[in-house]
Amino acid sequence: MSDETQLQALRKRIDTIDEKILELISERAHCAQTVAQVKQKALPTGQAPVFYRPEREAWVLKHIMELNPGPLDNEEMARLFREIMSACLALEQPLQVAYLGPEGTFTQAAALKHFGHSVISVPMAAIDEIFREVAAGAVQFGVVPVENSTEGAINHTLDSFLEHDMVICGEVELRIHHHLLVGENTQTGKISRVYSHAQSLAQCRKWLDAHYPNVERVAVASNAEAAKRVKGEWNSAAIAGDMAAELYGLTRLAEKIEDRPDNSTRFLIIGNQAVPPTGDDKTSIIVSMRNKPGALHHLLQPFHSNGIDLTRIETRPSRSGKWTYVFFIDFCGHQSEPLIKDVLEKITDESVALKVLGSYPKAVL
Ligand SMILES: O=C(O)C(=O)C[C@]1(C(=O)O)C=C[C@@H](O)C=C1
Repeated sequence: MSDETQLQALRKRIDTIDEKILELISERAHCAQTVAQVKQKALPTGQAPVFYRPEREAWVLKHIMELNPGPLDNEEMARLFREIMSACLALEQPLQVAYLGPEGTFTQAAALKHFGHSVISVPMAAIDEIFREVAAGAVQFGVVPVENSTEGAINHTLDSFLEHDMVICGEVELRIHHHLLVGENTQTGKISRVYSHAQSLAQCRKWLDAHYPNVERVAVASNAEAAKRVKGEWNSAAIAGDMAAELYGLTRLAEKIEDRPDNSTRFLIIGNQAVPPTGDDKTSIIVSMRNKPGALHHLLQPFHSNGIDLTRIETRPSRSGKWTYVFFIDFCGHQSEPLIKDVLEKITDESVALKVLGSYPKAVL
């Protein structure tokens, strides 16, 4: 058989497979529409149905990864199903998700990674605005950055949790790659200014010291904003990611310039909806302690003695008194599990105040 005949035969096979996939995706979408009707029917009048089910989505993605026979790797396969589910959910209810804008930020990339591309993503100018929009019910969910593997906690986000009553219903981790971007009018030999978000400038500090030691570093509200500014200037560059580069049509003068190759940011999904357990969950709490010797030890002791895995602990000034602090703690387990309930009771006895921010499935992708 000639190469051309073989190619034609293979393409015919692919066409037949695509037709089957199309039929099955449509069947799945019909199923999701019926699920929506059942959810609506099952409720007493006046109560709004809950269409988005993070615990179910986490299960579906894990199940697919377990069954995946290859040759596509698990992440790739899960991403495809992520998009199918996103489209099915949009048929049930189009979701609005607020993120730290403008368009092209890593927070938008995180929102799309978590919810898929069928959600309506709504840019906000500040982290606090995301909290307010979700609290007001203007959008169903918000996505906020909470920690970066190179630079640590995002304090604006932590402080916003002190001011708003919000439920954390998910987490998503994003590998952050920064590029040095220039516009078509930039004279690359004459760059005298680099724009980026303060966190991104910090994540590329060593690279800038080595390659552009005398260039002014200007912190702006986001790296998408940095990309936007560079478009109209001839002597400046921006540090930003792929989405911003594509959105503003910039060229990558240098790629992956972050100081640490494993540079990642963790984002939280905030909403008003408590999430049932999946068996592989995390819980986030805020605790304020009496200012006495051994307070932190007393706080951590119940986790240690019950073998609970702490994944993060962060301290912030409480804002309610000088030199008083609150602890943000993330740990493995769901607040509905007896062991976790027990630990939370013990901590309540030791603390001035304890607020459970939410239990949610561990990031799958
Ligand atoms: O299982 C459900 O509750 C559905 O609504 C279906 C479905 C899906 O497409 O699989 C869609 C949206 C939910 O967030 C979870 C899953």
